[in-house]
Amino acid sequence: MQKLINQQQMRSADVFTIKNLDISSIELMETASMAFVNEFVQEIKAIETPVNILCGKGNNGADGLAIARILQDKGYSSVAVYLIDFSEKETAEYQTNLNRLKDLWFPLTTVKTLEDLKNMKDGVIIDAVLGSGLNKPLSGAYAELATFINSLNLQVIAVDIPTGFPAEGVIAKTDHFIKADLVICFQRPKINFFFPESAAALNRFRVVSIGLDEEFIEKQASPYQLLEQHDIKDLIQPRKPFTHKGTYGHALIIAGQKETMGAAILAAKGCLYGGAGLTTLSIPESGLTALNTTLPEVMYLDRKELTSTASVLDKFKIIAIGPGLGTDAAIIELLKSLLMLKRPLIIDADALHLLGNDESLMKQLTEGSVLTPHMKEFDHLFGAHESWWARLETAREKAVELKCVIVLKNQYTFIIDQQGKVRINPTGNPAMGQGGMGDVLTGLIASLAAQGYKAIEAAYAACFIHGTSGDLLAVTRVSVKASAVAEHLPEVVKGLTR
Ligand SMILES: NC(=O)C1=CN([C@@H]2O[C@H](COP(=O)(O)OP(=O)(O)OC[C@H]3O[C@@H](n4cnc5c(N)ncnc54)[C@H](O)[C@@H]3O)[C@@H](O)[C@H]2O)[C@@H](O)CC1
Repeated sequence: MQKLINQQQMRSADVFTIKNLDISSIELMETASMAFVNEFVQEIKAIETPVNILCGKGNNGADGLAIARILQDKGYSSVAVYLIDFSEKETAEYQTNLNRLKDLWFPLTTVKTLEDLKNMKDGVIIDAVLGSGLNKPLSGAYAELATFINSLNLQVIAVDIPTGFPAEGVIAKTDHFIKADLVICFQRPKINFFFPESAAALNRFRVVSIGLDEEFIEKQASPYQLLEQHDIKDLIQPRKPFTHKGTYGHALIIAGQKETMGAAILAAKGCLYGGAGLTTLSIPESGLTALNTTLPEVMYLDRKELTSTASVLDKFKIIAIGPGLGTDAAIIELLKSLLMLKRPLIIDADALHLLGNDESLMKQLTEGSVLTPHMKEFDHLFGAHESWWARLETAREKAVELKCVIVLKNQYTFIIDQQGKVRINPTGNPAMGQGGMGDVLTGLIASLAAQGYKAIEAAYAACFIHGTSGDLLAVTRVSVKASAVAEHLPEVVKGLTR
């Protein structure tokens, strides 16, 4: 896992690295600019492409100046630099890099008004106007610059972060940004890149190392961690000789009504293909034929049995409830009786809705339960939120208060543990935007929990594996259906097992 840190901590890492490696700030900047260029040349391969570099007067602009020089060294034949002269203050690094440029022949344009940008009509724009030093939303000349650049419809590649975009904290709907197609970001992604509001400021980002001290970064106090493939590889245990279905646990999934039997079957499919030793599905009897024909390996449990005697449920290592379940009176009673068992549950979809309707039910959740809401379900549970930043803050508070794991679903799903720590899942893609995907995820979390993984491990590993399955399928498809994601899970898990 990679610790994600805020910009203040990033500056401390900068200072620490400079001191520790006994280098100067300008040398560190040269490394960063070189790292940017190494990535840029992968993206813009034709060296005759006009490259327009917009430089502010801080260190982001200083990077831009170094990048101009390095690109020219690499043979880019049409590099133009625009010095955005909207403020007095400039950094020492900016001055040094500007002097270095002045020793070379370079088209340098000082921009006092937008009129000074009239020659910038084609090619690619490198945005080095303002970086992580942003301390307020863009206004005045800067906001006008952003509107103008966006109106050109040229490809924009931003240095570290798009101008005007806050690295952390609330992203307001009224904020102005220079919209980037790609951000080449230094050392760590910004926390705000993982929120849907970032789509207004960037299409994609890549992270390049600039040699900051990793040990220092990992020691910083931060609740955010980005999952990496090796975390899942370290976690998932290979199957051992002489193990059998009993070794891999028995999961019960309570789901489905007449019209939504598919959701139940998809959840069971996620559980089965996720490798649980035994999967039992409790659905209305009308779905039995569908179950037997689609998933003959899955067993059936009559709904009446669920509330007959508590001991019926003893054999199940984990119980998941919710996909396609409905919310009528009988279901409310069923949920109440399960909550009374005082055992951890995996709660999704309609079952979440019921918790949102009745706070007293929420209070009965047992420690170690897993809630898997998408945005709407989350807001129904905990109140409306104006921003994803605020939503994630609430999720952290509620996970601590309820002693539950919260899986807040999103393109980058946030998995929050009982201490309020956030793991961010980088896998998954928009091709997975189809009904049933969440049902498969719930089944997979249940499957891993049945196999003995702790609630938090089951939750984050399931998110990573589920997203990876979708990513692999999306290589050749514009959309990926939920049952295909489920069917591909065993291959993904095999690939992740050491
Ligand atoms: N570890 C690091 O921190 C490193 C940073 N580097 C670069 O340095 C950048 C940060 O540089 P700086 O801290 O100098 O900051 P910036 O270059 O982002 O901006 C600095 C100036 O902009 C002003 N400003 C902030 N918000 C404004 C607004 N809304 N309207 C008008 N002016 C505004 C500030 O008062 C300051 O004078 C990074 O994004 C990156 O490009 C890299 O060179 C290497 C390492």
